[in-house]
Amino acid sequence: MQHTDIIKEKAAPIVDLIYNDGFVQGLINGDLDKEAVAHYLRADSRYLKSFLDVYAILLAKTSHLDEKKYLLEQVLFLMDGEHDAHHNLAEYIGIPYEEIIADGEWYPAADHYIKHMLYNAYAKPFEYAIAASTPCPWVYFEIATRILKEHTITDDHPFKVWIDFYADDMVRDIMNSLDTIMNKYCDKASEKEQKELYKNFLESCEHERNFFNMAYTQQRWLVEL
Ligand SMILES: Cc1ncc(CO)c(N)n1
Repeated sequence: MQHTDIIKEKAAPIVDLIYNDGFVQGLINGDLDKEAVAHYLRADSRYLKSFLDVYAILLAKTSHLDEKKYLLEQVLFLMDGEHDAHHNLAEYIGIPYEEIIADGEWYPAADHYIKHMLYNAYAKPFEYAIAASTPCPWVYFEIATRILKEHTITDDHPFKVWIDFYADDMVRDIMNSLDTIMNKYCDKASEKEQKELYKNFLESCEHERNFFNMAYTQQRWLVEL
């Protein structure tokens, strides 16, 4: 069994929790609170910009040209800010996207997730931030494909575009590239390092859950300046 298969098996219960939490259930039912969706967009537009920064840091940390090529492709993809998915949510709210995301900050759960990735990118070997960033496409692909498996999402469903975006083969390709990199490093890692890489992946899966719940509860810092 590949390391990424083992890790994903361990992470499956977390994905199950995410799927059954309020935000994803609201996506499925098409009845998410518009303020929760706006909160998600304010946080996620900033998260994607930081995710791009993580990949930009990693670009200089690897000497392998195939890894540089993958990271460069992802930086360009992330510059588009997952446009179609985000604008689908803005359409549901009925306010222009740029207006929704103009204000906002790294709300607590987003802050923790972003700093988990940035810390590993700055302070740890290349593969540590790869392990922390692999759940990003994987969790969304798992959630979106499971929604399509378990529900009929009709053309008039308010979140069809969002669901289709993350269920797309393009996301599967991103994951396959990340898995190849992850497995390469896990194969040559010591047992101690392997455990740390697994931990980074699993922590990011929990950060994904906390991120959705942060949006659903409109989590903010107690003191805002
Ligand atoms: C927090 C988060 N995780 C994953 C994705 C998918 O790219 C996203 N847009 N936002």
